[in-house]
Amino acid sequence: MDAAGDGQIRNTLKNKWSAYQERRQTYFWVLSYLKPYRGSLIALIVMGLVLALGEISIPQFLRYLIDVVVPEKSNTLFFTALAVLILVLGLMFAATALCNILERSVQEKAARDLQLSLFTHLRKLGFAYYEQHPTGETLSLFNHNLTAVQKIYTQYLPLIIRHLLLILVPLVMVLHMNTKLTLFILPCYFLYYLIGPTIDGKTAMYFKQQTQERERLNQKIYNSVSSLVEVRAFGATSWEVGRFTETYEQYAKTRLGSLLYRHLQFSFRMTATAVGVILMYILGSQSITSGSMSVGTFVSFTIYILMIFRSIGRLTFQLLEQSYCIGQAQLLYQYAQHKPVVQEDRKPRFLSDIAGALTFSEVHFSYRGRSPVITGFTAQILPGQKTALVGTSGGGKSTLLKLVGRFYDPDQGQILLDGVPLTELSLSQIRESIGIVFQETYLFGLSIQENIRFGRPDASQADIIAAAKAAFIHDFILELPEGYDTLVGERGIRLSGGQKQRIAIARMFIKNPSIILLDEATASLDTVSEKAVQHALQALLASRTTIAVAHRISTIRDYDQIIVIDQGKAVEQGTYEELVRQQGIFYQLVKGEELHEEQLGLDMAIHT
Ligand SMILES: Nc1ncnc2c1ncn2[C@@H]1O[C@H](COP(=O)(O)OP(=O)(O)OP(=O)(O)O)[C@@H](O)[C@H]1O
Repeated sequence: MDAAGDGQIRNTLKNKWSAYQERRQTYFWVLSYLKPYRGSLIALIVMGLVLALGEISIPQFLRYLIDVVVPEKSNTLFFTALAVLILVLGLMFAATALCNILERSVQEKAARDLQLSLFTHLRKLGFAYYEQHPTGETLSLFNHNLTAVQKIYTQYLPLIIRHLLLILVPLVMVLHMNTKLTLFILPCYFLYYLIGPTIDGKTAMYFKQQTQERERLNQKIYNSVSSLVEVRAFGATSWEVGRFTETYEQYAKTRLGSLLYRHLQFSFRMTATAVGVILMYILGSQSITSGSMSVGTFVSFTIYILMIFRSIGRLTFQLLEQSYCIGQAQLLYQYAQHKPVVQEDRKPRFLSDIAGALTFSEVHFSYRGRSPVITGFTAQILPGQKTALVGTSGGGKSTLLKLVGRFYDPDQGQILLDGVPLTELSLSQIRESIGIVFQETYLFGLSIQENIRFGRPDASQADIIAAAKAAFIHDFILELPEGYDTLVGERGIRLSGGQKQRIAIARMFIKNPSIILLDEATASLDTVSEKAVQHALQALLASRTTIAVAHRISTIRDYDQIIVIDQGKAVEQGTYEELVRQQGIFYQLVKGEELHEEQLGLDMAIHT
C-alpha cells in the first residue's frame, strides 16, 4: 500500500476514534445529571433484579406443576405451589409499580435539571449566539433533542441491566437442562447477524438524516410563520408553499426510509427467531419421545429459550435506540460546550456609581471568520453627552453599539466606562447601567403594566405610571379597554410601531440606566409617530450618556457630537454646525437628505 493510502486509513481511524470519544463524552455528560439521584437509581436496579428473578422462577413452577404435582394428583402440593406463585406474582406486581414510579421521578428530575442548565447556558451565550444560530435550530434542540435525552434516562439504563439478567440466568438454566438442544437452537437466533449489521447501519444513517431533515423542517415552519405578513404582501404564497412542500417531501422521504429499515430489522429478527423455535419443537419432541427429557422440563426449557430470544431482541433494540438517542444528545452536548464569546473577569469590578463616560481607544473588531468591521476606532464621550453615529450602510455603527453593550469584545484596543475597561467590569453592572432601544421592540404577551415592569421587576405601580407619563404613553394607555392591564401581543391588542416604542421608552425610564444606546429607534416610524417618540426620547435622554445610530440626520441636529463612520473608523467628528462647515462626508449626507426630502415633497404635491 502506498503512503497516500496509509494516510487515508490513519485519517479514517482517527476520525472514527474521535467520533467514538465524543459519543462516550456525550453519554457520560447525560448520565452526570443522574448523580444527585444515585439512591433512586440503585433502588431501580434492585427492583429490576427482583422482577427478573420473579420472571425466571415462573417456568420452574410450571415444570414442578407438570412433572411432580399433576402425576401425584396431590391437592396440598397444588395449593402450596399456587400460593407461592401468587406470592411471587404479587411481589412482581409491587416491584413493577415501584419501578414505574421511581423511573418517572428520576426521569423528570434529571430532565428538569438538564433543561434548566441548558436554559442558563443559553442566557450566558447571549447575543452573539442568537445572531449566529437560527431560532428554529435552538427550538429543535430544546424540543426534539431534549426528548431523546429523556429516553436515555428512563428506559435504557435500568432496563439494560434487567435484560442482561434475563439472558444470562435462563442461559445457564437451559444449558443445564439440555446442553445439546441449547447449542443447536441458539445459533439460529444469531442468523440475523449475518445481514443484521448492514441493516442496522442503514437504519442509523436514515435516522440521522431524518433528524437533520426534521431540523430543516422546524426552521422552515418557524420562518414561514415569522414571514407570514411579508409573504402575503408580496403575493408570494404559492412560492412559499412550494418551498415548504419541497422541505416536507425531503423530510417525508428520509422518514419513510428510516421506517422501512426499522421494519426490515424487525422482520429479519422475527424470521431468525421462528427458525429457532421450529427447530426447538422438532428436536424437543424427539427428546421427550426418547425419554431423555420430561414434558415439564421441555415446557420450562421452551419458556426460557423464548425469554432469551425476547430479551436479546429487546436488548439489541434498546442498545440501538440508545445509540440513536446519543446521536441526538450529541447536538445538545456540542451546544453545552459552546463557550460564550464574552467571559466575565474572574474577579469583576463593581463601580459604586456610574457617571457614564465612554472612551474608545484604537478599537479593532471583526466577527468570527469575517473581514475587519471596526478598524481603529477612537473617540471620547463625556458623561451625559449625546453622540450620534452616522455613515454609510455597513460601516460598523451597530457593531460599535454591540461592543459598548459588551455583547462582543474588541480584538484589539479597549473600551472604558468611567475609566475602567469594560472587560474588568461585572457583566451584570454593564447590563444594568446600559439601556438599549432597538428599531423593533419586542413586547411579551402580557399586560402593558408587566411589559413596562420588565425594565425593573420590583417597580411599584406608581413607578410604572410615572414612567408611562414620562414616555408620553400614559393617556393612550388609559383609553384602552382595561388600561394598564390590557394584554398586548398576539393574544391582546395590536399596537402601532410608535406606541410600542414609547412602551420601550417607559421601560427605560423604569430601568433608569446611565447610558442609552439607540439603534435607529425611529427609523421605521412615520413622521407623526416619530414626533411623539422623539418627544419621549428627549425626556429619556436628558442628562444620560447617549449613543445613537442615526438614520435621519434631521433628528440629531442638537446632539453634542456627531461621529461619521466609514469602514470602521471615525473619519469626521464635531457638532452639526462644525461638520457642515467642514464640507466633508457629513455635508454630503446632509445635502443628500435635503434633496431626498425635497423630492418627497414634490412627489406628494403631484399626487394631491
Ligand atoms: N453577527 C454578525 N456576523 C457577521 N457579520 C456581521 C454581523 N453583524 C453585522 N455584520 C457585518 O458587519 C458589517 C457592519 O455591520 P453593522 O450592522 O455594524 O453596520 P451599520 O453601519 O450599522 O449598517 P446599517 O446602517 O446598514 O445598519 C456589515 O458588513 C455586516 O454585514
